[in-house]
Formats: sequence, C-alpha cells, structure tokens
Amino acid sequence: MDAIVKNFPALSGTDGRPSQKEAEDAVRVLLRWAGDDPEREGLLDTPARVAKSYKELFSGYDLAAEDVLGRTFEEVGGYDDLVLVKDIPFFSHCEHHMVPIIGKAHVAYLPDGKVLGLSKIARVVDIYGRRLQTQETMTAQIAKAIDDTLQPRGVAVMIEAEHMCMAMRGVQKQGSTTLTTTFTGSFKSDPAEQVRFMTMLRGWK
Ligand SMILES: Nc1nc2c(ncn2[C@@H]2O[C@H](COP(=O)(O)OP(=O)(O)OP(=O)(O)O)[C@@H](O)[C@H]2O)c(=O)[nH]1
Ligand SMILES: [Zn+2]
Repeated sequence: MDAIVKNFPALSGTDGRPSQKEAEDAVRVLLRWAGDDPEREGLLDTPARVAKSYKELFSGYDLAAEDVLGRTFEEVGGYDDLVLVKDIPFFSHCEHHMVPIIGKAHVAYLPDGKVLGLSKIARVVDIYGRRLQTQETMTAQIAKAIDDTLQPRGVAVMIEAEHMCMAMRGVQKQGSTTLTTTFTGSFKSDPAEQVRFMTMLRGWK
C-alpha cells in the first residue's frame, strides 16, 4: 500500500483513495473540461456535492456481498423449489463511460436446505450495481455470490437494462434493452429448469 501511495501521490487517503479535496479538485477540472466556470456562483458547491454523491452512487465498493448473504434460514417447512425475486430495480454506471445503466434484475435459486432473506437478494444487486460495471460482469457476480455463500442447487440471474452511453451519446439508440443471463448448477445443466425460470419470469404478470 505504501508503495502505491508513493508511486501515485494522489492516492493519499488512508485506504488508498484520494482525499475529499483532491476529489473536489478533479470535479473542478471536469467542469472546466465541459466548458463551464467552476468559480461561478451556481457551481461553487458542486464539487463537494459530486464527491458526496459519488460516495452514495459507488457505495458498493465498501460492501461485501458475502456479509449480506451470511444470514440464512433453514426452517421453511421442507420448501425446496424455485425461489424467484423478479423486477429488482437498480442503477449502475458503465465502466467505459461512467454514465448510468438503468435496469431490472431477476434472481432465482433452487434451495438446498437453506433459503435467503428475500431482501438480501435485492441488497446484493445494489452492492454490485453501485460500482462501475459491465452488465455481463454484474450478472455473473450476483450469481457467483449467491452460489458461493448459499450453495444452492442452482442460481439463475437475468438482467435487462438500458445503457445511457448508448442512448445519450455515441450511437444514440434510445429504448434498446440489453438482456444477460447467468445460470449455475441445475439451471445450467437442465434446460427444463431454465424454461421454468423463464416461464415464471414471463408467464404471469
Ligand atoms: N459488453 C458490454 N459493452 C458495454 C457495456 N456498457 C457499455 N458498453 C460498450 O462499450 C463499448 C466501448 O467501446 P469503445 O469503442 O471503446 O468506446 P466508444 O468510442 O465510446 O464507443 P461508442 O459507444 O460506440 O461511441 C461501447 O460499444 C459500449 O456500447 C456493457 O455493460 N457490456
Ligand atoms: Zn458506456
């Protein structure tokens, strides 16, 4: 760590992050890069606000999915069939352009003696969403975290999202949706389980 701080003086925070002042200075540079004047009245507090909002938008870096998923329940009356939490809304930011990805995650698993608190699944989506992401990485990370900690018979994750980097800039295609899936265990090996996941997801609205 010391070596990193020495080689990269901007990384002067105790955990290797820049200080608040360095973050605010960086925002002032970007404001000038955008063509505005960081010293005009309306922008004076903006660097502090942006630094603060980054703490919230990227709070996933300070959280571990394993901590959230640690609490499981075994008394579920012998229930061992598919559990699906669908339409979990999330906001993320693409790692290429740092602009929003807006979407919904659908997460299912086949329990093997243990179930998760339902809110924990949504919390895991937020932990990975509140980082710089590609949609593929985020999909795989959610599936892996649940697979590793709960060790269920299988996990299925589908994410559908709109990428603002494709809508607001570049190719400028508003309204297109990207779908990604990750399947593990029985969902991966048994096409019938994938069909059941899709049917539960799309079958009843
Ligand atoms: N696979 C994948 N690509 C993404 C994701 N988010 C953004 N991208 C793409 O990342 C690519 C970056 O392409 P580059 O050619 O390096 O960058 P660029 O010149 O800004 O590309 P354009 O967006 O086409 O203007 C673009 O095609 C984006 O659409 C994602 O979650 N997954
Ligand atoms: Zn992008």
